[in-house]
Amino acid sequence: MRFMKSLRYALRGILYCINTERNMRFHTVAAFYTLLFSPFFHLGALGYAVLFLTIGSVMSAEVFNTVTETQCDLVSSTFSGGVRSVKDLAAGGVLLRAVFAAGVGVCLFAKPACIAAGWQWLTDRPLLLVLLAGSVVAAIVYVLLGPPAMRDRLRAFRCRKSY
Ligand SMILES: Nc1ncnc2c1ncn2[C@@H]1O[C@H](COP(=O)(O)OP(=O)(O)OP(=O)(O)O)[C@@H](O)[C@H]1O
Repeated sequence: MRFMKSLRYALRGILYCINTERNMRFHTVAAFYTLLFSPFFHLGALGYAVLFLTIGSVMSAEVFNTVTETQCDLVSSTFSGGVRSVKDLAAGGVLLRAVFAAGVGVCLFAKPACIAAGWQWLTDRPLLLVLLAGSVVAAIVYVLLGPPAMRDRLRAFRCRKSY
């Protein structure tokens, strides 16, 4: 029971980060598509281990960046040189991980033969290709607006339709 409670609090924290931080939403989408297409690249156990570590390290860095920003905003709502340094440092930490994650991505996925095979597999299945295009549009809306704004707009749209 205690464990379930702790798990709920932790999930609430991750959800808060997704709802409030556009960068976190971008990381979730990037991780989703990376894992979705990973079978085309025959990564093997070690490749997947590196991939999971990389995704986890970028996302947890974003969570800790949000922790830092929230703490700073609680401590000082006005301009402060100290707050600026602390926030810039936390953002720099995320940037470093994201840049090196891109390097890991190049090492794991820069395989022209696998990319060509994956593209061929998709173009042989036009319905899947259309679904993929639709999911990309939905993902862009999700990254830009976030779940709460999407929910509010959907509700407003439904209300308008019922009049
Ligand atoms: N109270 C403050 N005093 C001084 N500078 C600040 C303050 N708040 C924010 N800044 C500056 O603005 C930048 C952006 O801070 P903000 O809290 O808006 O984060 P954000 O836009 O959500 O950033 P991120 O994209 O890293 O999540 C900080 O890195 C810092 O340079």
